[in-house]
Amino acid sequence: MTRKELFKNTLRKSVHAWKLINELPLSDDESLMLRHFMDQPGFLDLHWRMFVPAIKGQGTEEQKQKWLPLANKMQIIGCYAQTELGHGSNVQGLETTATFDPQTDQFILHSPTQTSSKWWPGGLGKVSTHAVIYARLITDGKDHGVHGFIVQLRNMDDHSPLPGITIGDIGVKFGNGAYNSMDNGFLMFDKFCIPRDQMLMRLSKVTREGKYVPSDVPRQLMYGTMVSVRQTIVSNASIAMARAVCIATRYSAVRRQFGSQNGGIETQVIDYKTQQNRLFPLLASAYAFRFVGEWLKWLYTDVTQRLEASDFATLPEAHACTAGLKSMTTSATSDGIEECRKLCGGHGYLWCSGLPELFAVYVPACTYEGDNVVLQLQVARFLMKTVSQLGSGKAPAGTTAYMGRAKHLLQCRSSIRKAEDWLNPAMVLETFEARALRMAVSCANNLSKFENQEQGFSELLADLVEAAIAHCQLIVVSKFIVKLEGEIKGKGVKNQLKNLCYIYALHLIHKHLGDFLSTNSITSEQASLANHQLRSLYTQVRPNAVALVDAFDYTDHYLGSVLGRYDGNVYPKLFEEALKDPLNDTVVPDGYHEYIRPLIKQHLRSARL
Ligand SMILES: CCCCCCCC/C=C\CCCCC/C=C/C(=O)SCCNC(=O)CCNC(=O)[C@H](O)C(C)(C)COP(=O)(O)OP(=O)(O)OC[C@H]1O[C@@H](n2cnc3c(N)ncnc32)[C@H](O)[C@@H]1OP(=O)(O)O
Ligand SMILES: Cc1cc2nc3c(=O)[nH]c(=O)nc-3n(C[C@H](O)[C@H](O)[C@H](O)COP(=O)(O)OP(=O)(O)OC[C@H]3O[C@@H](n4cnc5c(N)ncnc54)[C@H](O)[C@@H]3O)c2cc1C
Repeated sequence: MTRKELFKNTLRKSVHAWKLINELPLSDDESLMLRHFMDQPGFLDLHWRMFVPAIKGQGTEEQKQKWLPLANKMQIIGCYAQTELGHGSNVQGLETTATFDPQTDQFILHSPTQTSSKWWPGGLGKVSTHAVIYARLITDGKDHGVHGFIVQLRNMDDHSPLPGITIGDIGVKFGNGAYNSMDNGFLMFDKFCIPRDQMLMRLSKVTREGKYVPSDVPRQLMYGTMVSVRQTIVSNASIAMARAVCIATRYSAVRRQFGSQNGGIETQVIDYKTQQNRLFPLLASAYAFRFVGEWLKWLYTDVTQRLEASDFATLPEAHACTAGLKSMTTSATSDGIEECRKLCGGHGYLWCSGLPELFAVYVPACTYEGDNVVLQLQVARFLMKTVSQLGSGKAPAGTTAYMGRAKHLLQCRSSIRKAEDWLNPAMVLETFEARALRMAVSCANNLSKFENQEQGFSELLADLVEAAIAHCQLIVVSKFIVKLEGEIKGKGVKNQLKNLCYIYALHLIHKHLGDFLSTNSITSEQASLANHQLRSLYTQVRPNAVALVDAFDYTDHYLGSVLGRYDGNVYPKLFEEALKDPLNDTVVPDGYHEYIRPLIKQHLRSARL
């Protein structure tokens, strides 16, 4: 499809999905499933996952009563317009202004510079009638920082932009189809007025007289919509990883290369230890991210209930967990999808493998909802704060509870003696805790050598990110272990999940061996025992690998991959796909007479000379 056709077709699908949701009707969970089967980014994502939650989280009761019924029936379509051309990560650096005019009781929205243009919001370019806009609030000449506003963008009769608004699509993005179904947009305001009651005022307010009443709750609640979406992105990482792994595993069982004895059948590539060493940790990650996603959903629900009761104590941890896990799982999944493409050899590069499109549509997850490095630095700040409070009498809780055992974890030596010890959950956990704590403490010690803490933080950014990643990996490993301790139906299933859990943990040790050795969390002998155990686990997973990806229950239609077909009938179907290509409509291609023939003729002429 051309971009225009793709965009229009996504509109068609979205509206059809919305119709089904209402007519059947579908529950919220079923609607989310439908979104996955629709399988294309579109305006519904931003409307439901960001616009509506932003109003719910930041609007007053009156604002919710006014706007939510309209949004819930999709009589208005909204998006989330925060990022600008000049600033995305640095939210406090946004430049759009919302100046209160007491004469008219309105805010005047203005884009003072080119870099202040809104740039990137999905659904903004062509579809949305409304947006939650983030702008600097100015009253009586004073800048109160960034706040949210509900703004109508387009005329409800003919969809034209309202006077004072310039709006459009930012252009083609990475990949052929991928995210190009979405109208990520730009927007500029030229002294555009909105009534005062369209500032989202649950947190802070502006009175009729123009007095600014600051929030009596943490202003970070304004970032709540991002926390909510980051949480959903973690579960989504599992879905995307599982999809790529399903394709690569099934194809690795079909594909044969080398190893024929006396003219016999060749070896299935899945039997090569190198293939297993690249593939099975990704299979394990798909399961691991699913479990940590379930736990994160629980954490998010818990913090939401606490916030409703004005208990803000766990907000920093919820922010650190959602930011860190969003970052870690999306980076691993993007890399994992690309690894699966390579695991499928040359055919993985074909569009019909399903992997190029999956990569192109997935990879911006490393950037949207917060650049992954910027988010890990938030985790690092949280860790540095926690370490600095050790010994102050305030016991670390939740995911940093292990830091409360700092005295032990800083000096303990791993008691792994034989390869099977690596199947002991307590020993594995302690290894990850020791590594994470020692990396965080090492950063804190290095930071303390700087007179200026912020300067020290800047200097140590790379180490801080590594420490944050170590902490996030510990969370994933520990939640996998907790899952295994709970009820899992079927002994066989539990054993398989145990294998995957240890593969997940041990491959991380292998991958980040430098961290584990340099922090003395393990010795080089224990590292080689881990490798030995890993190989043995691969052997145990191998006979069940295809069943473990079949368990994801993805249909062939959803996978969209010739290589990942359930029936394994890959080669005939590759031919079928190839023959469908428009280039094969004719035997002699268009352009032959114009370019190829004259070239060959010229060659023949010069050969004769
Ligand atoms: C086939 C298709 C398949 C698709 C499947 C569909 C499912 C996909 C799921 C969802 C789809 C969604 C679509 C995505 C669309 C994308 C949308 C966007 O990208 S919206 C824009 C997102 N923007 C960002 O994320 C910006 C990143 N920056 C920030 O968040 C922050 O500014 C910051 C970098 C975190 C902080 O910067 P700064 O230090 O300047 O912060 P301050 O404002 O000064 O605050 C400092 C203190 O506040 C704490 N903090 C920061 N953020 C939060 C928070 N969210 N909650 C709680 N606390 C927070 C911070 O830790 C500081 O604390 P202290 O150190 O002072 O204690
Ligand atoms: C597909 C897609 C959809 C999007 N949808 C929306 C949307 O609906 N609404 C919306 O408002 N926005 C949206 N965005 C914007 C998105 O949220 C931002 O692009 C994202 O937050 C990253 O910000 P940035 O572009 O400013 O990156 P930058 O911050 O400019 O990042 C550039 C580089 O600088 C590094 N860097 C930046 N700051 C630091 C630092 N302090 N320390 C160390 N390194 C740093 C980063 O790691 C990165 O390598 C979307 C983006 C994409 C790609």
